[in-house]
Amino acid sequence: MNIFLNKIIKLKYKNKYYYKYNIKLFKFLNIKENKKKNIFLNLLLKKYYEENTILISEIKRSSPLKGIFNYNFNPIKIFINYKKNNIIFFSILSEKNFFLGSYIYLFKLNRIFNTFILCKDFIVDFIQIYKINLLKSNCILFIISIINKNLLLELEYYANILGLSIILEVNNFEEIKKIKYLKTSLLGINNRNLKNFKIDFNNLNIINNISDFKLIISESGIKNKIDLNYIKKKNIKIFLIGETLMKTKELDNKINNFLN
Ligand SMILES: O=P(O)(O)OC[C@@H](O)[C@@H](O)c1c[nH]c2ccccc12
Repeated sequence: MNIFLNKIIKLKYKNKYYYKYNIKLFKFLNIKENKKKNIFLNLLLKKYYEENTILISEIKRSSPLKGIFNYNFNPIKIFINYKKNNIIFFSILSEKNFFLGSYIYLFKLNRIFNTFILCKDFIVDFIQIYKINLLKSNCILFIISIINKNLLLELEYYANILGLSIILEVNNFEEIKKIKYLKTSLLGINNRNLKNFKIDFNNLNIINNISDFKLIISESGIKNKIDLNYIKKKNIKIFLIGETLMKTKELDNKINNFLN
């Protein structure tokens, strides 16, 4: 395992005070079932049948491998620019130690707009889900490689009660086996191997091993239309793109080019 993943997992699990007390905490916080269930997934499903290409555009300040993408980072501005280009689905990298993200962006954005945001953190604890829900994000992501089977079932259960949509992120066949018992139908295939950071679009071939219905998102490393078309040949229409959109000087053209 590479140093980055090792470090981040250690840190996350170290901060995982509450897990043992989840059930008590749950009662204590008096959490009610959320009536507006799964709005991120529901809209994504609707768009899936209407559109040829769907972008989930990421707001990402930095990455452990590439460093800072944007020194004048202004998440609200980026968000507005995405929105101007008819983007409906957003992802915000909130992890603070390695990606220099923050939950504050979420808070700010959700206060101003009522929108569809995936809050991307390295989730290993219910308390993170609870917090994301309070900040009114409507989607979370579970990185399957860092969560064990039992914990996954538990976290899925809590997220469902809160009405949050979930993306299960996998990178290889072993991880596909691990999600067999989960009911979540959104599956993100990360083209980037988080252990060695290599991008491989042929990773998507692991979807041939999935028997039940899953809505598939191709994540990471997508730079241009050639990449997008290559992935589309595998019958995929939903793309999660960060770095390329963060770095471009011509956002309108770039998005237009991806969508048309
Ligand atoms: O910036 P990119 O290569 O377009 O990738 C976006 C997104 O897929 C990536 O940020 C991501 C996907 N899954 C993750 C898990 C943790 C951290 C980051 C990620």
